[in-house]
Amino acid sequence: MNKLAIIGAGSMSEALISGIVSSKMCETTDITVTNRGNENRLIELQERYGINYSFDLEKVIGNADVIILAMKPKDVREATLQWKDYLSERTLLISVLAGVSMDSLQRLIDQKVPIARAMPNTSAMVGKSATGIAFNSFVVNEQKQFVLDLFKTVGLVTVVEEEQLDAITGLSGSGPAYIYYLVEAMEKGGLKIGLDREVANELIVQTLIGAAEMIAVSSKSPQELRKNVTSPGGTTEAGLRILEQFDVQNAFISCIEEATAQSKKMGKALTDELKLSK
Ligand SMILES: NC(=O)C1=CN([C@@H]2O[C@H](COP(=O)(O)OP(=O)(O)OC[C@H]3O[C@@H](n4cnc5c(N)ncnc54)[C@H](OP(=O)(O)O)[C@@H]3O)[C@@H](O)[C@H]2O)C=CC1
Ligand SMILES: O=C(O)[C@@H]1CCC=N1
Repeated sequence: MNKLAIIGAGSMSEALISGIVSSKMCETTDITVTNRGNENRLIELQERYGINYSFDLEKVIGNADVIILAMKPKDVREATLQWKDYLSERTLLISVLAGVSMDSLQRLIDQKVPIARAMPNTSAMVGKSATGIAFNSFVVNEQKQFVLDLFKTVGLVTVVEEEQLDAITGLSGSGPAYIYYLVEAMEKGGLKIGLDREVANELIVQTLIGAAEMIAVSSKSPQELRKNVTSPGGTTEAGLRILEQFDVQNAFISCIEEATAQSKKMGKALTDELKLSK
């Protein structure tokens, strides 16, 4: 049985804990979570999921077969410094940190260990993450399968080359935020045309779920599906004309490019910092 340590107890950490616990792929007694010092949050996770928490890093790291890194990228240097000496070379590291390369992680911990770098999204909380995963060359098949099984507990998984993870971060890692932004706009539009917030929200959510389901099951492209909604001289055509005027499609394309560039930038900043400190 794999003993699992989770370093970081924020929203992504909780989404993964929730998936792992409800799938029963690990015993709750084999899961230990820790953070920088917010004990109330750890107690909350312990009560909610029945897992352990500890601040004894020597024990947490030393006993673990698998360690999930789930702190913010800016905190990874300080975090790894605290426990890298307790790490054994057989321990599998799983990182969900945006922009942090496996090479940087290896430099931070000063050891060649098996690493899986994953980019899930917060829909993991409801078992609907879209997760991209890359492995370094030290990961053996059994460990790969464990990682795939783990992320499958929170949604869809695709294995990619590490180079693609910045793009996956910009597209689907950050993606839920783009959709929430769109929904915020639709809600504001709904209010402006005289609907109650509650009514508008309910209709928008169902419209979103329905459209997503159509894209998933239909053999038609999103463009064809859009054309099916758009009657000549009708309401959709009138509305879409405004989106075209504001160049909304290109705004989304630039948004995804910018988020991807930011992931690369964050990665490069850490790589440069590590090179300088050698
Ligand atoms: N949120 C998202 O949509 C996604 C996030 N990610 C990645 O997941 C990671 C976590 O994000 P998120 O859950 O949103 O972050 P949160 O800010 O919600 O949580 C960060 C956690 O890290 C802990 N932490 C900070 N420093 C240390 C340390 N030195 N040792 C141990 N724990 C520490 C914090 O503890 P404390 O509270 O005690 O300070 C906190 O529990 C990030 O790297 C992000 O790139 C990936 C995909 C999507
Ligand atoms: O905004 C971020 O940096 C993280 C990574 C992907 C989603 N949230």
